[in-house]
Amino acid sequence: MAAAETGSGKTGAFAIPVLQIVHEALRQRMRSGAAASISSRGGGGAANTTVDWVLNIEDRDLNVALSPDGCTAQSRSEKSWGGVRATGGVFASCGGKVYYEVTINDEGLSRVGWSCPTASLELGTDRLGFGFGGTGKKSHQRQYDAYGEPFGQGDVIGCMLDCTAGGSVSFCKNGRQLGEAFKLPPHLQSQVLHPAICLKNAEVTVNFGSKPFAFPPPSGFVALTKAPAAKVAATNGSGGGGTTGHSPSAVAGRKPVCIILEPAKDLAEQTSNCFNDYGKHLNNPALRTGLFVGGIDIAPQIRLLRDGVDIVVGTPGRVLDFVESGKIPSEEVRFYVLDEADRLIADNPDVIIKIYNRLPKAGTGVNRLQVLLFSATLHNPEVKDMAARICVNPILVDLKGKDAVPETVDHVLVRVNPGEDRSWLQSKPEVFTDGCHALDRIGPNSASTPECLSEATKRLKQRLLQRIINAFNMEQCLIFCRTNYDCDNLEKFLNNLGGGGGGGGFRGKMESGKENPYSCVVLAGARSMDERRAALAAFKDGDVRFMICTDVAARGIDIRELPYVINMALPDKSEDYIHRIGRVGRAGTMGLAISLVSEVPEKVWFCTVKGLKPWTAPDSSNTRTTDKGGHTIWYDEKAFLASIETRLGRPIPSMTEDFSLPLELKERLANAGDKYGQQRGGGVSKEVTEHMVQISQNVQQLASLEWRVQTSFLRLKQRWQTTES
Ligand SMILES: Nc1ncnc2c1ncn2[C@@H]1O[C@H](COP(=O)(O)OP(=O)(O)OP(=O)(O)O)[C@@H](O)[C@H]1O
Repeated sequence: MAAAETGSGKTGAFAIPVLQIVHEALRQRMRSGAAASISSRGGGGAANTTVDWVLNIEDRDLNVALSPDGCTAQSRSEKSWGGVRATGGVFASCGGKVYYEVTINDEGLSRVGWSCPTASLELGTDRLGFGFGGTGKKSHQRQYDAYGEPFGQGDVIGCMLDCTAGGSVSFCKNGRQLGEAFKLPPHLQSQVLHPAICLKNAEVTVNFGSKPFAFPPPSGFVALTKAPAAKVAATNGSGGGGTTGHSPSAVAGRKPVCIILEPAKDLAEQTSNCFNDYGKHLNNPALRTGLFVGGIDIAPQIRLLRDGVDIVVGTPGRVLDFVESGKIPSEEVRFYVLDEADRLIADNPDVIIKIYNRLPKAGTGVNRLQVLLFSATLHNPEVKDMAARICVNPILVDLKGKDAVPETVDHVLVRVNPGEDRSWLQSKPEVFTDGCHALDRIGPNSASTPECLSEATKRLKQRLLQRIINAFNMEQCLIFCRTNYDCDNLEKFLNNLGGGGGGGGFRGKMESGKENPYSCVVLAGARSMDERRAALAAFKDGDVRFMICTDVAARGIDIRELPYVINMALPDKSEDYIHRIGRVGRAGTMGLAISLVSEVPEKVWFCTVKGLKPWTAPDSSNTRTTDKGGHTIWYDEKAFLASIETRLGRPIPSMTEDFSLPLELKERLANAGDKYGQQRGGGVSKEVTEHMVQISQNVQQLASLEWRVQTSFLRLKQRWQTTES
């Protein structure tokens, strides 16, 4: 789990190691041909092995504790199941019959049986495992059927795997056979099956045969410890025979090794481009990164997967669809990266878990599934809870502390007071608002009503925006609005200022955008993916001056040397402010974040029905508040400002009426010779200088270690290459 401020380079922090490890794994696979598959780390490991038969500390849920001898497992979680598998397994095709015993030590819920190393640890919930539970039910693929009889404290359950004649799983209770529970389906007949246990507030002790059994195994069955070495496989995570049933002999037909989730399509595309950019320096084999997001044609994505993809970058919905339908094979995935993890977790907790459940959990050390979470705002209880569910012993690398924002971003306010600034009464240039006050009296005579002040604020904000753009002579700026419709209205406003058409917007002629002082594009969820892509590209290339966007662009979007960001309205969550303003001040450049903050409450569009638009809302419900069956709310920016300032730990200064910067910012900028949109000069604050002195020795030590690691890696690589040639 890595928390670091916006623009500090988190993408590279996960992309480069992921690329390196995936590349090394593929090369290793090429070199060793059939002998070593990267899948083997999840696949149960080497055949013909002596197994030290115990429960595998590396292959368990975090809520399962193991005794030092690896024979007793305990979970005290009452809410969720916790699973663990044994260090060894048996080839389902081996032709033998094996047995182990489980003693139930207390009253909790337990499920015992067999599963593949890539199965969910929640035994019996997928197609790769078979369970028998204390309630007298057998389970496979989440189907629970009556079997045998219930069991509980003091009972001894014998678990049998018969690998003759197609294979079957059966159980005994206190020495009494309960009959066949499952036949092995064809897809498991080439797999390795491990003893597996799943507990809810329960404790059990296993005996794989290292001690005398409480009840003798049924005729023909032998203890796992007595199974011939040729029939068993150990989970050692360090290579050996693959067990996933596909050919490991070549790089062809390769399956994803890494899945990266992003909260927005645009960000997914940007990250996938980064992987392609960095990855092009790796060859033999070249790495393949695939983008899997909704809203675009599915056919090329499926073709890409058929050809083989190493790294999947996508949005949660599309990735889950593909994983569940088997189009994205998940059995070789070694990295699961949640970028902007707090947003993903807030929006899609179930999807994250569902994908995670499909990933292999076995293997040890670097061969084990690594789950990585990144964000500038990672410190919240939901993230912590999710980490507890999907990470084993998570480590938090927190570079700057909870509420860090880049030193390179200056923050200023423009107070919007329609009582004082009456320019909202002018009819030109024309402004466009969301229609929430279509039925209210608006004009100089009603200027003291909350409704009139609210509408006046909306009109005034657009006029102020024009003045700010002119005052700063802005060449590029990202403008955040609350809703898709606010974006549409602002686009119309800027297009009209720019004389309409003629490069005024995406729908106009983009090429002439630079000459038009108000040229703009829109990046918002309601726009098509093609339009979003074109808008972002035009803005990144500097072909248009303004990109109007919703919070869909608040996270991760990286625009080189962007000088300004403007908030037309403050976001209602302070972490969204941190991400929005983080679009400037990136990678050491200076940036200015300007927020228009209303002095009075604004009644704003608040859609409670998917797809409804203000102008299609029935019975004028776009003018009524949600408590009256409408689709508007009163929005109190002053309250949001207070929470943002608390988060920043300081008040945000206001600009003067003529839009000059507050003195403190002016002086800082002038002293350091800085300019917004350019690399910061000598303007490092006293605190930062002190901090740098404090940590410099450690940094030097780290740098020297890093140098040694990298050079030893290169030397190693040289040796490999020499050996190969
Ligand atoms: N070591 C580096 N030296 C110079 N530039 C870098 C370095 N690492 C990253 N960058 C650049 O810094 C910019 C910000 O990087 P990145 O987009 O990864 O930030 P981030 O931490 O993910 O930000 P956010 O929280 O907004 O998503 C990018 O343009 C990237 O190319």
